[in-house]
Amino acid sequence: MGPPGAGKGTQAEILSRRLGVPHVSTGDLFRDHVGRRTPLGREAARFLDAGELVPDRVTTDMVRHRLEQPDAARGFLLDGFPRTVRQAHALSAILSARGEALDAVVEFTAPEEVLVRRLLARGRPDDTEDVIRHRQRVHHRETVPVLGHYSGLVRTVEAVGTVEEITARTLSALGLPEGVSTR
Ligand SMILES: Nc1ncnc2c1ncn2[C@@H]1O[C@H](COP(=O)(O)OP(=O)(O)O)[C@@H](O)[C@H]1O
Repeated sequence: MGPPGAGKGTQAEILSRRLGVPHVSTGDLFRDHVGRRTPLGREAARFLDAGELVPDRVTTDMVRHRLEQPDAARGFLLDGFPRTVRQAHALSAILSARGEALDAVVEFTAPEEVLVRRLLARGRPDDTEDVIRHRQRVHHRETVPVLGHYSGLVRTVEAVGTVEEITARTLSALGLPEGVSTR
């Protein structure tokens, strides 16, 4: 978890390779649907462009379907989900139906000016300054309360510095040795 620009996706890619589980990013899934002009993509596009969250039911159904894929049978790394308390409750229901529970939640933190600078440099269509600022506000309003849902599981990692430094901090926060690969 973490605000836009904290580097969730970058770290999730590295960790999913190290852990040998798929990286499930709701942002990437939505962008794929938008790019393929699927019915879901056409519905989600205006939310992405505005930096608004796609409605919970649409998002949760998409995640539920993704986690039913065979590659997610042994585990997965969720990036950008849950982003609301309602999504967190839906995820609990999905996991308990599978007889599973989350192992850990990583919260990436960084000063807002660092986040804004990174997103402006990233240059995605939804990375314009006003949409970036709006997404930060959406994060504080909708997603920060989700952390309370996972209070015992949350490891907070300062997402400032090089990618490698942040990865090392994250592995340490998760109690995983450096360079671990469980493929
Ligand atoms: N869990 C979610 N619930 C609703 N909308 C989402 C969710 N995850 C991603 N999105 C949509 O996709 C956009 C991009 O998400 P993401 O790639 O995680 O970017 P960032 O973390 O930089 O905001 C969000 O602004 C939102 O419109």
